[in-house]
Amino acid sequence: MAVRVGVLGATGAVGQRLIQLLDPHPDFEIAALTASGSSAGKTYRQAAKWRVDSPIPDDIADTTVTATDPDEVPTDVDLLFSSLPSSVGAEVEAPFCEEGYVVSSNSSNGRMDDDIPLVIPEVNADHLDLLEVQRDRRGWDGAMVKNPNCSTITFVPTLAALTDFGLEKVHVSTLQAVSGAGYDGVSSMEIIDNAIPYIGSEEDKLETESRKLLGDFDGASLSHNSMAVSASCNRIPTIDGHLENVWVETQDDLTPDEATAAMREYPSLDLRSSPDPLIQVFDEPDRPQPRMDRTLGDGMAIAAGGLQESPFGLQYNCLAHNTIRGAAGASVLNGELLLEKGYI
Ligand SMILES: NC(=O)C1=CN([C@@H]2O[C@H](COP(=O)(O)OP(=O)(O)OC[C@H]3O[C@@H](n4cnc5c(N)ncnc54)[C@H](OP(=O)(O)O)[C@@H]3O)[C@@H](O)[C@H]2O)C=CC1
Ligand SMILES: N[C@@H](CC(=O)OP(=O)(O)O)C(=O)O
Repeated sequence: MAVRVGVLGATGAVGQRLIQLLDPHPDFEIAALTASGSSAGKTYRQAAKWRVDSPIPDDIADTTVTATDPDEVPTDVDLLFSSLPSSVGAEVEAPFCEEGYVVSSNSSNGRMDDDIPLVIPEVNADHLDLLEVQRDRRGWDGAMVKNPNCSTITFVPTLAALTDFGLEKVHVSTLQAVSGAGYDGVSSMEIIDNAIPYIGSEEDKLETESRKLLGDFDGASLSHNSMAVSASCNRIPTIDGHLENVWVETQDDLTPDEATAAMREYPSLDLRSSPDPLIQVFDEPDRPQPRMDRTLGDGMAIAAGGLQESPFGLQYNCLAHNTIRGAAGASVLNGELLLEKGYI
């Protein structure tokens, strides 16, 4: 029987992607949609400015949106996908967990808390068991798992494939699509014919979240990876798909051929939304490209290419769909992992 789920922030850009992914999902059945007070009481069709590339599912269009409040969500809903602005998430996600809901959240609040698992299932599924520590410490019947920032998700799987060589220093420079800032995030006058070398708080997220994701969980606490990470983040006028240039210095010698093999052989998981292969490495020197490669693996694959030696270690490019693998798809995948591991 399908698990009854809700979407918090269902009318937003990521909320719409969540609905697009969850509506046909055989393991989940959408049973609650929440948004702000100004949307509460309206049908979803009235409340949401639908902008994703498939029609609003009929049953969803006629569903009444409620306020984002535990009292408004049916108690037989077991799992909530949250795509709220982080300031709102910081206020309302914990009360849902106190009331017994399990929350798979895409919002950045709490990602670095030491009892909140930050998970990319193919990279660190074992960190999910931090939920036992979380429940002991917070006294929650529910639980909270987070997925990382979209740019973090793009390069961390490629690093995970290289950990056996001893990661020491990582430099990453991003070219991020405008959808990452939300529909009204960057004006057309700002971004057309332009590139903006600043995205608020983004560099810090890549530098800290990557070390948490590649850290070790010993069953009681999590230690962060000791590699040094330096990030530079840029907004460019693509719609979807974050492209990143990466330089990696390792303890052991690492040739481009060895790195290519390690990425190609890096295992995926047997979860419904996990692509196989997880990392697709191109031989063509001009790939990956956002427009051509962002939908690989239904938007869930990581594309890599341009592997070469450099004075700063191994150099390569990688790419992922920022609102699917980097946001909504990442939360859904964490939901599938929660289900597989028996947390719901
Ligand atoms: N856009 C992207 O590609 C990515 C976004 N994210 C993160 O995901 C989250 C959502 O982003 P995005 O979908 O772009 O944001 P949007 O602004 O498009 O959507 C925000 C959603 O939250 C609801 N909301 C806003 N204020 C409140 C409130 N006070 N109480 C309850 N609900 C509220 C909105 O409802 P209403 O319609 O009623 O206002 C809407 O449903 C953010 O944390 C963002 O940083 C992460 C990765 C990528
Ligand atoms: N800041 C990201 C999107 C985002 O909202 O990230 P986060 O989930 O860390 O808030 C971008 O602009 O592409």
